[in-house]
Amino acid sequence: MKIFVIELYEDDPEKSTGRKMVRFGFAKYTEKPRGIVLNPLSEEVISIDDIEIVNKYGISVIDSSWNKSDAKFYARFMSRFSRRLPLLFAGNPINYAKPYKLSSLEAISASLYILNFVDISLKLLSLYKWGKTFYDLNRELLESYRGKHKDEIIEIEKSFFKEEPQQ
Ligand SMILES: C[S@@+](CC[C@H](N)C(=O)[O-])C[C@H]1O[C@@H](n2cnc3c(N)ncnc32)[C@H](O)[C@@H]1O
Repeated sequence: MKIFVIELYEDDPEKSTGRKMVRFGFAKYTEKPRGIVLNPLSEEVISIDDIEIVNKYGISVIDSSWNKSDAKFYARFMSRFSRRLPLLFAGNPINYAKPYKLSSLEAISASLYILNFVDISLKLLSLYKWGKTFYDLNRELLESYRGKHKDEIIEIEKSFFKEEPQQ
């Protein structure tokens, strides 16, 4: 599994989950984006349809600070290989329970889960105590997205937001 971290050196090095993935041998640094690039502003959602690209070229995360990552910043990384994650909630203490605002490690772990690489996804989460919190918060969603095509994932996401009918 080729996991790449585009490291922007913007956050406290002790707290960067991207750097930790590299330190523990799960990922390598890269200067240029490789394979599928996780970009929260992409219009396209990651799905099993991306498996061939990930197997061949890998997956990259942009390890920047959320405070400095605005639309202009993410536009620099936009390409036909950019993908967003479907609805998931952060389990890390900094953005706990916020939708879509995941740490680098959560973003990679969730992507691998969706692509059916469950073992490595869970191994990554085990690097942090809050990894279990992320999994517990998102277990059902992750399981529902796992191995699904893009249009199916969009439907699952939409159904989450549909209002319950009035009694
Ligand atoms: C903004 S950085 C913050 C990293 C944080 N400082 C850390 O140590 O983990 C998080 C990165 O994870 C990926 N990511 C997070 N949430 C995402 C989402 N909803 N869709 C796509 N990528 C996402 C993006 O590459 C994003 O730049």
